[in-house]
Amino acid sequence: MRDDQQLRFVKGQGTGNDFVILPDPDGDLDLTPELVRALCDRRTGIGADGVLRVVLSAAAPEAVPFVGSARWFMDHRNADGSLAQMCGNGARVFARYLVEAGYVRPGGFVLATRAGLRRVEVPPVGDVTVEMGPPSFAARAAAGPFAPPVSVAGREFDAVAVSMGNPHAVCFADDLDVAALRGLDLSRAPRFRADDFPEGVNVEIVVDRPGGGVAMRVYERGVGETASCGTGACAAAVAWADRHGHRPTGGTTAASAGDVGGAAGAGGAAGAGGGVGGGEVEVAVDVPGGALNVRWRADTVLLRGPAELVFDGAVRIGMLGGTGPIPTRPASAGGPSLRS
Ligand SMILES: N[C@@H](CCC[C@H](N)C(=O)O)C(=O)O
Repeated sequence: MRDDQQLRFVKGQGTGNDFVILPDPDGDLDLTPELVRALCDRRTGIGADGVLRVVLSAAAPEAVPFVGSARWFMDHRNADGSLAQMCGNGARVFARYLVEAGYVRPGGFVLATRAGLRRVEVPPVGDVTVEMGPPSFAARAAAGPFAPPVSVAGREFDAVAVSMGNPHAVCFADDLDVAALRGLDLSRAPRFRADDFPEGVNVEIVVDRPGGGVAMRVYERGVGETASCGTGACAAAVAWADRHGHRPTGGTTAASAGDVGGAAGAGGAAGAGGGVGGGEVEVAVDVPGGALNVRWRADTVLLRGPAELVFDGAVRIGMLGGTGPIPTRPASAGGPSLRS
C-alpha cells in the first residue's frame, strides 16, 4: 500500500546481507537509482545492502520470457542503485517474503532473475535453499589459466575468476587464519584491471576454516563490504573445492528439471566442513554474518542458509535525502525503468 508520501516496505536479511523489500506486483513503481540509494542509506534512509522489488514476471519487461515458468521476478538492485545479474542471499530472502506474504505456498517454486530461472525451496520455518545454476570458471584460451591480479586489503592476489551469473574474484589468503582474516582492513575498494572485469567484480578473501570448508569476507560490487554474499559464498566454495581437486561427478541429477536444475534443499548435512559424497561436493562457508552451506553438483550449486523478515513499515519518501514524490511508471511506458 502506498500514497504519494509513503512507500510500504519489509526489511529482510540472510546472514546479515540485508535488503529493503518493495512489494510492487503490478510494476507501478519506477525504481530509480536515486530512490534505491536513498532507501539504502544507513543514516538518512532505511539502510540496506540492496533493494528487492517484488514484481509479477508479467509486469516486468525483463522477465516476460519467463512468464510461463516463474510467476515472480526478483528485481534486485545494489545499494548504489546499480543492477546485478544475481543475488543469492537476496533470492532466499525474496522467496521467504513470497511465502510469508501469502503469495506462494511453502515448498519448491521457481523465481525469475536477471540471470535466468532459479528454483528455491522454502520450508514453513527454517533455512531457505536456492539452486544457483552451474559456476563458470573464466579461462583465457590462448594464455593458459586466468589468474587476474586483484589488490585488496593492502595485499596482492592472483584471483580465481568465477561467475555465478554475476562476476567474482576469489582471493585465497593461504597465510592467514580466521582471526587474521577478521583483522583485515576492507574499507577501501579493491583494485583490478578493467580489462579483466569489464563489468566490475565482487571480491572474496578466503581462508581455510577450522574443521573444514572456508571462512571469507567480501567486498561487493555496488555496495562495499557486506556481512555476507550468497553468490560469493558459492564462488568461494567451488573455487576452494576445485583447488583441492574436488569436483562433482556424474551427470544431471535425477531431480533436475529443464533449465532450473534439480530440487533444491533436499539432503545435505548442515554444517559439514567440506567433503565429497554422492557425486556432490559440500562446503561450509562462514561469513561475518553467519554460516552458509554450499553443495556443488555436476549441474548446479545449491546455497542454503537462514533468511528472515525483520520488520516492516512505511517510509516517508519526501523525507529521504534527495528524493521527491514516489516515482511511478508513466501509463504509456512499457515497464519500470531499469537504468543503472
Ligand atoms: N549479496 C548478493 C550479491 C549482490 C550483487 C552483487 N553486489 C553484484 O553486483 O554482483 C548475494 O548474496 O549474492
